[in-house]
Amino acid sequence: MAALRSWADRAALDAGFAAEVAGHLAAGIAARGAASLVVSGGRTPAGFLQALATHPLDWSRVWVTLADERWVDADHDASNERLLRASLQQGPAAAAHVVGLKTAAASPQAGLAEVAERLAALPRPFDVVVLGMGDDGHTASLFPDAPELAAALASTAAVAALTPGAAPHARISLTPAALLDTGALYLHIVGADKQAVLERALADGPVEELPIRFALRQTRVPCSIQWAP
Ligand SMILES: O=C1O[C@H](COP(=O)(O)O)[C@@H](O)[C@H](O)[C@H]1O
Repeated sequence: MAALRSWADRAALDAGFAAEVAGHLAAGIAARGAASLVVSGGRTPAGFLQALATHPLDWSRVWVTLADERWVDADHDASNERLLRASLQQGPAAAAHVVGLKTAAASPQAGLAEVAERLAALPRPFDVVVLGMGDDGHTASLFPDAPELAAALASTAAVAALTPGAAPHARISLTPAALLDTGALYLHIVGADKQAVLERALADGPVEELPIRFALRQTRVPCSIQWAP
């Protein structure tokens, strides 16, 4: 169950999508006094997060975490938390509570219990989950070539540890069980290459081949795809 919204360009997507997400967060604050947002890392979301930070919310009531993390420290160039803090925690949005997924544990596997505990602090269901997608069809850190993929897809736990074959860094990822526990679900992608991957993902084939299919095929929460060239 997925609907596609095509924007004229990336700047229009970042601004329009941020306004829509800010609306969900404002509604969450109004309804239960707090709101929760799960965002993705990688190259795609920086402009969207910067646009979101300009919205005049009561950011002290907003909890933000990541769909996944590379097992690197929060000041590492590859850290998704680093991107999140640099892009979103600006101006009034500096008051947002960022819940990182990297711990001092030696591996994602060893960090699972602590991360699950951290995530328990966020209002659930989440108000908004924003997924990204890689050119191999992975989303969050659910990589097609990770040996732990099938178990992570089927898990009832909130987080899983994965070791992608080709992509760098061991990973920790929210599972579909957690990612779908949300009032609003988005897939944020840009460019012709990702459009082509999306078309493949919307066609028949196993979820394990293109893991983003778990989000496109489920019927628990509508998935809105935000795309720009
Ligand atoms: O490794 C990751 O990749 C995906 C896609 O990233 P992008 O650079 O192609 O936008 C991202 O959604 C995920 O959070 C990240 O850890």
